[in-house]
Amino acid sequence: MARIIFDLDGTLIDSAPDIQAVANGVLGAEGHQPITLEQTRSFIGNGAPTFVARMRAARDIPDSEQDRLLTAFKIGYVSAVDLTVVFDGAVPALEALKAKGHSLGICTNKPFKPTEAILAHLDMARLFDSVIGGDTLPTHKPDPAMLHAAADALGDGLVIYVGDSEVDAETAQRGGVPFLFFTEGYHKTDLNSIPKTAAFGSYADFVDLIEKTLALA
Ligand SMILES: O=C(O)COP(=O)(O)O
Ligand SMILES: [Mg+2]
Repeated sequence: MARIIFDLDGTLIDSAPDIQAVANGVLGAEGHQPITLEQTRSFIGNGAPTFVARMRAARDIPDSEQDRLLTAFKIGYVSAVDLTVVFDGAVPALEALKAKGHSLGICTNKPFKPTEAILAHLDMARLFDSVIGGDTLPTHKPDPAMLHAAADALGDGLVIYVGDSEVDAETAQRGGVPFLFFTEGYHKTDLNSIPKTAAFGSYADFVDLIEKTLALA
């Protein structure tokens, strides 16, 4: 049986509208113009501190405001659940993999508290035996330490990482594990330039893709 570890934002859930709403709440309270959904998607992937730094850069807000705005952002983030949806077919695929005996984990740069909140809101916490957030360890992706921590908590078996971004591809590569790339998330560069074991654009055939990946490993 395998240990299948998932990124969260842009891989299992489309959370950009909630993250955009939190960001625009923070910006609006300071008298700044909002950011677009497209900007939001492009700022996600390296964790909340980097998201806030990118948000500030887009609105010419100085570095000296980073800590204060990050705190405001994190306060809003914990309850930002209403606009987030799960990608079609993801939950049935996860349930099928669990029923086959695979163990499932989360390795996300999203801070742990909002990760816990969104998994509970979507009734997905029951699917995962290990959840590592962007602030669980002293380092975060692309440092593969997070991936290893998520894997260690799942016991034995081949590790597969599933993600949607360049950061996830680098994490898997540095961690030495196969990488399945979900093409419908928040990647920034050309698909072909992202190192991967295989790519998929829908969860309809995801269980098959896992079986094929395991057969070849
Ligand atoms: O919070 C982020 O920047 C991204 O989160 P992810 O690692 O789940 O894509
Ligand atoms: Mg992601």
